[in-house]
Amino acid sequence: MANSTSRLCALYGGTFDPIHYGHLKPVEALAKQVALQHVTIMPNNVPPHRPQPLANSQQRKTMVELAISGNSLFKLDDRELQRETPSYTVETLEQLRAEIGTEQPLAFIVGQDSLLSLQRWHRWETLLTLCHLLVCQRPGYSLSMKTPEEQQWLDKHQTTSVEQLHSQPAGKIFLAQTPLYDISATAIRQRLEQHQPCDDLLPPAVAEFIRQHHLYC
Ligand SMILES: Nc1ncnc2c1ncn2[C@@H]1O[C@H](COP(=O)(O)OP(=O)(O)OP(=O)(O)O)[C@@H](O)[C@H]1O
Ligand SMILES: O=C(O)c1ccc[n+]([C@@H]2O[C@H](COP(=O)([O-])O)[C@@H](O)[C@H]2O)c1
Repeated sequence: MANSTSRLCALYGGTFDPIHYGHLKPVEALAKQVALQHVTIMPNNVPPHRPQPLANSQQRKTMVELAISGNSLFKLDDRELQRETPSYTVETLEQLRAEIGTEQPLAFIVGQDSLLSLQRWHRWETLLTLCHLLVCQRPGYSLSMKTPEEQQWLDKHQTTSVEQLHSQPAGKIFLAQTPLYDISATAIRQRLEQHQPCDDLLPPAVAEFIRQHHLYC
């Protein structure tokens, strides 16, 4: 296991429209498995592969702040919210690398659904030169890639060694054993539109913010 001097930095990008327990709980378990001291949540401004979020950037940022308040595992990075262009992860990671150098171990956290579509991301081949991928399980999504070529790519990069994640700067994919949370922001937005309660799906302060600002209804 990595020890307390570990240097692995972990970023967790998303649209977070709104942030929910399906984002937070698996990542808390992942952090224990991989010995992450912090996870930096990074809301995007212009999600590359989906319609523009319903809540604006400031509202989504505030919901993240409310969700992680008092939880020392999580931090927030709003760099993507400063850009008006699509929030391509490869560009964000290149910007970060220019700041932290090439040697610092760096990971990007995704859910299993994101891993399955990763090869459609902008300049996806470059991603693993910049970071590791830490993957949380998500109910309803296959643990195998869609094509033999994609599976080969996964097999080539997959590691089960936490030590490797902490000692190498980038290049590995770690499939974590995380608890399954059958929650999506889409389902939450739909429930709120139908005036159904969602209080069991997201932190109370976020639920209260959504109520106060009449979001998603
Ligand atoms: N329930 C979940 N379990 C594991 N990972 C999740 C879960 N929900 C979201 N993620 C991951 O969190 C990251 C950000 O996801 P995102 O903000 O798009 O949430 P979402 O619930 O999938 O949203 P939407 O329903 O609007 O598409 C992605 O990498 C996604 O795979
Ligand atoms: O770079 C890309 O092409 C790309 C395509 C899809 C998603 N992403 C990033 O992946 C993260 C999760 O995205 P999403 O749409 O599931 O919220 C978020 O940080 C996005 O900016 C990045």
